[in-house]
Amino acid sequence: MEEGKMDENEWGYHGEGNKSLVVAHAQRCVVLRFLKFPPNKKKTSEEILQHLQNIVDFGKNVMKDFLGENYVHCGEVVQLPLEFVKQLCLKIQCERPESRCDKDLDTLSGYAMCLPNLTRLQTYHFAEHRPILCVEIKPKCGFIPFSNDVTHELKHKVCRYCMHQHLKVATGKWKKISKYCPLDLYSGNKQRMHFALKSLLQEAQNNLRIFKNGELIYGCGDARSPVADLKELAHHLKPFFFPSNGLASGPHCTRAVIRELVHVITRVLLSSADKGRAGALRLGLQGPRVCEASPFSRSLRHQGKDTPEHSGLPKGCLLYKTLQMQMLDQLDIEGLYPLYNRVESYLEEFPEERKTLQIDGPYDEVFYQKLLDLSTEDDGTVAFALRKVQQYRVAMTAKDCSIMIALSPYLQGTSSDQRPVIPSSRSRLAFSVSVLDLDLKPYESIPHQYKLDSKIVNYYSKTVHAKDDTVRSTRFKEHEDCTLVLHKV
Ligand SMILES: O=P(O)(O)O[C@@H]1[C@@H](OP(=O)(O)O)[C@H](OP(=O)(O)O)[C@H](O)[C@H](OP(=O)(O)O)[C@H]1OP(=O)(O)O
Ligand SMILES: Nc1ncnc2c1ncn2[C@@H]1O[C@H](COP(=O)(O)OP(=O)(O)OP(=O)(O)O)[C@@H](O)[C@H]1O
Repeated sequence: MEEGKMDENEWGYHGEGNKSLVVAHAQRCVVLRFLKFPPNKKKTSEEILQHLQNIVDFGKNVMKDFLGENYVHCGEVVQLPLEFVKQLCLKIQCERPESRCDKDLDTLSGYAMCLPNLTRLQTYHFAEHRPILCVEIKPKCGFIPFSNDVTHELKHKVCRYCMHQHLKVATGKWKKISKYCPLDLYSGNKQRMHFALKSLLQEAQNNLRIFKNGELIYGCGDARSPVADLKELAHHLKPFFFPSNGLASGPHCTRAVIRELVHVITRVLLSSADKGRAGALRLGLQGPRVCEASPFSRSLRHQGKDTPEHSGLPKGCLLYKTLQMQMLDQLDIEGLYPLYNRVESYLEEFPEERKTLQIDGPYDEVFYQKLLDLSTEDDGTVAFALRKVQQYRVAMTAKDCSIMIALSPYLQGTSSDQRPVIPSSRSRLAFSVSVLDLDLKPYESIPHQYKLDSKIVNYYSKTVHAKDDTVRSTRFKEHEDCTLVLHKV
C-alpha cells in the first residue's frame, strides 16, 4: 500500500465475521481484512503482525497444497498509516451489524491483510464493466464422525450441523431450523445438491450470501435480518439467468430463475480447476453418507425410498478437497480431547517447548509435512498427540471456511478472460471458485469445542430425538390398535 495515497473515502464497509472485518476499495478489486478483538483483549502490534503473517504462511504452505493453487488467495500483510485506519474505523462504524459490535477493529497496530476482492474477481485487480454475481457458501462439516471414540450413538446418525440447528434456534441465534444439510451438498448427487442449495436460499443464516457487482443483495448482513426475499433476488438474477421458458415476471419466473441459479452453482461446484488432481490427502470416505435428520432423506424414507447416496464428488473439485481436509479430524473431538490433555500436561512441565512444538507457528514446510502422517495408532508419545491436535485444527478450519463462486457473462473473443465457462439458459457464464477464511483454528479453542460438542448432542437428544421417539412409539401403538381392530372384525 502506498502510504501517502491512503484515503478512507475510497474504501467502504464490506462485511465481517467473528474475528475479522473487511473493507473494499471502491474502484480497485481489493479488500483490506482487519483483525477484531474484544475491547479488553488488545494485542501488541508485534503480536498482530505475527498473527497476520501466520495466516499468510498457513495459506501458502498448507492450504495451497491441500486445496490447490487456483482456489487459494493468500494475500499479503500490509502496514497502513494509523490516521487512515482511525478515520476508516469511524467511517464504517455505523454500517456494522449490532450483533458484531462486541469486538473492535484493531486500529492500533496499523497492520491488515490485503487480498483480491473475491466478490468482484474478474480478470483481476480492476473492475470491468461486465456485471458480476458472487455466491458465498459456508458449507460446514460434510461428514458424520466415523471414530470409535464417539460415545453417543446419535453422532453416528445425525450430522453436527443438523443437531446444532436446534440449539441455535433455542438460544435465539436463528429464528427457524434450516432444511440445509451439509451431507446433501457434499453428496455429489445432483438431486441432493439442488435440495441443499434451495434450502440455503430459503434459510440463508450465515451459510449463504449473494453479491452483485460487489454489493450484498441476498443473505444476512446482520446476524438475523435478511436483506431481500426470493422475488427480489430473482429480479437481480434475471440479467444472468433469464429463463429459457420466456416468462419475464410472476412466480413462475421467480422459480425458473432460482432453479437456474441452483443448477449453475451445482455445476460449478462439481467442476475441477486443477484438472482432476486429488490433492495431497487420500482419506477414503467412511461412516454414513446420509444424515438421518436431513429433510430430503426423511421425506424419501416416508415414501419408503432410499436416499441416493454419494455419487462421488469429482476428485479435483473444491468440495472434494475441502471434505478431505475436514476428515483430518479422524478421532472426533471425543478421541482428540485426551490427546490435547496429553500435550497440555507436557507443556505445563516444559513450557519453553511450546515454540519447538510449533503450536503458534511457524506454519512452514515442516509443519505441513507432519500433517500428512495419517496413522492413528497411538504409541503414547507427545509427538503422536501433537500431530493429531494439529490435524484437528486444520480440519476445523476446513469445516468453517467459505466458498466464493463468481459468475459473469462470457464475452466471446476476450482473450483476457482465461476462466472456465459454464452454459446457462441465457448465455454462457465465465466463473471462478475461491476459498476464504483459512485462518488456522487456535489450539486454545479445543476445550471449548469439547464442551460445545456435548452441549449440542445433549440438547438434540433431550428435545428432538426424544420427541421423535414419542412420535415413533405413537405410530407403533396406532399400528397395534389397527391390527387389533382387524382381529376383532
Ligand atoms: O463451532 P461452530 O460450528 O458454531 O462454528 C463457529 C461459527 O458459527 P456457525 O455455527 O457457523 O454459525 C462462527 O460463525 P459466526 O460468528 O456465528 O457467524 C465462527 O465462524 C466461529 O469461528 P471463530 O471462532 O470465529 O474462528 C466458528 O467456530 P469454530 O467451531 O470454527 O471454532
Ligand atoms: N477476499 C475477500 N473478498 C471479498 N469478500 C471477502 C473477502 N474476505 C472476506 N470477505 C467477506 O467478509 C466476510 C468476513 O470475512 P471472514 O469470513 O474472513 O471473517 P471471519 O471473522 O474470519 O469469519 P468467522 O466468523 O468465520 O471467523 C466474509 O463472509 C466475506 O463475505
